[in-house]
Amino acid sequence: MTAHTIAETEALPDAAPRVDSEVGPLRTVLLHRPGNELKRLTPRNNDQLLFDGVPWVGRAQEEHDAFAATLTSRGVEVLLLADVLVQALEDNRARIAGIHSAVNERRLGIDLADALRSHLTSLPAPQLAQVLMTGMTFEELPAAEGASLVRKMHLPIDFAVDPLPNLLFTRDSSVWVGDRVAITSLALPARDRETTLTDLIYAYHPRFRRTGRAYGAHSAPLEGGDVLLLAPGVIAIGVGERTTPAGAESFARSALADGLAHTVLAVPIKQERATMHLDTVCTMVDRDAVVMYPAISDSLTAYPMRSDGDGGVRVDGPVPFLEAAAEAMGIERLRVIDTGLDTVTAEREQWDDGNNTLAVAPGLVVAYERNVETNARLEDAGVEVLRIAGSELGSGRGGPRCMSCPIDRAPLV
Ligand SMILES: NC(=O)NCCC[C@H](N)C(=O)O
Repeated sequence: MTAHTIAETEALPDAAPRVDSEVGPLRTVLLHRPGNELKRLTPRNNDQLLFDGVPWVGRAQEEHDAFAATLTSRGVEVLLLADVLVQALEDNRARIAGIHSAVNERRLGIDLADALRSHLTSLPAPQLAQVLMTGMTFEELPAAEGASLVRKMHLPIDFAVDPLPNLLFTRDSSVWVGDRVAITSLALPARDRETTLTDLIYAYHPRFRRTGRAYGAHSAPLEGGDVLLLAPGVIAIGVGERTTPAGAESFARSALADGLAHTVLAVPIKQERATMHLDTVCTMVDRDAVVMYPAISDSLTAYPMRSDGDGGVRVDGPVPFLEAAAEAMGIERLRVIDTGLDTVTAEREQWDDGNNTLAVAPGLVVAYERNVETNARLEDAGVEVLRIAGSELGSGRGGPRCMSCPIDRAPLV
């Protein structure tokens, strides 16, 4: 399903998009409909490619189409990454950047790298975009004259260009703060090349030409799933398996210097797969409310960072997260929706992304239907839940928030 045609997306409005909160009415979001890159997953490579199984691709696409339709039905404009990538690749500078990122001379050797480069250069934008997302095996490389040791010694199904199955999780490879976009720095090799695509999209797609950058070319690991915009000017950053202390500090330094935030809270989370990002344990569901994994709600801490008034950053704490967040947000209390679940149910639903909700507006969230207990408690607390199926989508370990990068939200009033 293509949510918008090329002509439609190119003719989109001029008003600068911006995102100042987690819950302001969602106007535009970037999703990635899972494609052929998921067909590259096998039991041999799924761990390395960060999936917990081998998804049924057709069903994953149906589930994703339903997710997109749920958002569209609420008036949200859905941009699909494959569409905007093709449009960006109409610019020759984007093509050069994309090809450069895909051709790995260390793996291919000089001759094969040259051959691949010239093959990719000859491809029209849609086919080039396919290779950039889906990768390429040695048997798919264009036929070549003469012998190549590299070609002969690799298995036909080895990857000459790695696939990017985690493109599905658009949350992680870019994040908007105010009217700027930050290209993140993904921690693990399986996801490293994703940001070369978001980088070229925001640099060369006509729609984003006037968008300024936050964070810049920093290399310390920072992933979008760790970044929560608690309120205008208040950012929480999870520090754990993916985002490092250096990534959080570097992001805070640039957000404070650029006036994008007055307070950045670095929040330690366990370095485990189940809690790979802050948004796997905590997401905002209303202006003043979060849904949070009960096992951590009393113990979560934060290191508040603020400008020291002299061009530097002052770091305080650690202090209890909920108190630090409320103080920075200027509210009396940050409500935690009490899911009241027993330990085992809570652990199961956390694993299945029960806490990973996407707010469409204050008090209105998209959530996986399978997390029956968490969703019921959210509704008891007055949060409307739009349920989506995710049995196949969830095999990559990400929920509605992970699968969405908000580009424009209306301000909170
Ligand atoms: N924000 C998120 O929690 N994103 C989910 C990313 C899942 C992906 N398979 C990963 O391991 O990076």
